[in-house]
Amino acid sequence: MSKIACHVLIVDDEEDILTAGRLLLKQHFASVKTTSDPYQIPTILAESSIDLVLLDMNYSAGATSSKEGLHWLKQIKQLDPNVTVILMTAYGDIELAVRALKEGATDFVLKPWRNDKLVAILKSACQQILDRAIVQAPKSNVPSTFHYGEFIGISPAMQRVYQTIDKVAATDANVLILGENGTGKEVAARALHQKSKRANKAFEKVDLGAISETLFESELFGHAKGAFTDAKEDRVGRMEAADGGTLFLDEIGNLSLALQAKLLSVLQNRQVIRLGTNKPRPIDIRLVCATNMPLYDMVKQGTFRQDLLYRINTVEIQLPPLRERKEDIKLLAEHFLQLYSKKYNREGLSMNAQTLRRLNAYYWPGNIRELDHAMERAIIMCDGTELHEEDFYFAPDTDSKPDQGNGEYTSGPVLSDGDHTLEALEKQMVQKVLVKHSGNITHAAKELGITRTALYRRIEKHGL
Ligand SMILES: Nc1ncnc2c1ncn2[C@@H]1O[C@H](COP(=O)(O)OP(=O)(O)OP(=O)(O)O)[C@@H](O)[C@H]1O
Repeated sequence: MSKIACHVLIVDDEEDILTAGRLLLKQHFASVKTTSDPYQIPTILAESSIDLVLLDMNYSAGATSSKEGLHWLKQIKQLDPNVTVILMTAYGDIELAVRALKEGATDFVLKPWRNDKLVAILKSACQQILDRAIVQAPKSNVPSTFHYGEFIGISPAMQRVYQTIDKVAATDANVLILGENGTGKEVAARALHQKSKRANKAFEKVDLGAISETLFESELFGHAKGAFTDAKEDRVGRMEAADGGTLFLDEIGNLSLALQAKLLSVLQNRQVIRLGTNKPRPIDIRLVCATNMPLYDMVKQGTFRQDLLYRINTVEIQLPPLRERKEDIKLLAEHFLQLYSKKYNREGLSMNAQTLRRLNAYYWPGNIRELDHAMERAIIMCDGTELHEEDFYFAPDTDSKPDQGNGEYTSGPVLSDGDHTLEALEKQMVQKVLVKHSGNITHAAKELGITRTALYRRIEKHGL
């Protein structure tokens, strides 16, 4: 029997259904893949050329609302509108199946299915795909990029982040975003705001790492004219400015204990008093905080207040480091390649497989921000039409270390063997911290425990 040139993916959390479906359909179609985990859908679509997805409507055991099926239908259509989706639904779900048809599904089959009926439905859908392919340009490969707001990434870890943002955006719950530098904490905070009912009100970002102790109160709570020497006029604080919208407190882990107490008191009372006044003003804000510091350890060490932590962490979002979601590196690199080749009039540039392998092997201590800068630099430095390894700057001693040949990478930056003079160690340490903070002098100086001027002196001394 000749097979139809159609590649099918079956998604269902029941292994029996997957096995039965695979055995039946592989007799009729070019290839049949299966997965019991719908979170794998984006990865499979990106890696294989799938034409048709046979998608179950219900996932968690006993669930019958079919909401998940609709969710994944939308995701598939967003990832690649050309992929045909056929839903599997239980008897009685017909109304929902009709809704799914409106949302872009091509057809549905009732479970338990009749083999001849299932094959007939899929064959008819595949024939439509093939007819379409003849009249249209050949079907492009599945899209190489997946956008969720400003985010790019298809890894299961990022899918979970998108799901959490979708779930909590509509609520007023306080959200704490954790993750290394450059992992996209601010992007996540903005996505939360944009998807919330506060989207048309202010999004106020305050970088707590950059505010001095003395300016904290006036910056956050505002002041009245004459409240202190430099207070030439009344000033609205950032909390009031965020009224009705979202207040994003970045680098909350950098706040001193004294300031933590002041912040906690305002959050508890939901009102601010401008410096130099005694009139409380109510504030209606949605609070989003972020940090790359280990807040839970800091609570144990007594450097972060537990009561403040519990006030800000109603929902937590952990952004994974780039090295733990290697499937996103290629997508992000291609995105930045497109962006910067346009910016520098170098359209047509490409990246060879070896360069991509090198990007995959690197530790990316500065995460996406570092990849962004690395791509921009490589595009500027590149002579020909292809980006090569030599066009990139990879900080020394920050490669991931292959683990006993299994291709996984385990350790982070290490100091090299060889020169162990204090001078050499200082140079390596300054270099390492600069890379970690993607060249941000303020942050690097803070981590090294020196002033910005002292850091500039060392950069010059070591020729960095
Ligand atoms: N998933 C992503 N897709 C595309 N761009 C991203 C993604 N995540 C982050 N970026 C980009 O990387 C850069 C760093 O992101 P962002 O400022 O949100 O990180 P961060 O975790 O807040 O960093 P820091 O801790 O240093 O403040 C930004 O230019 C942002 O647009």
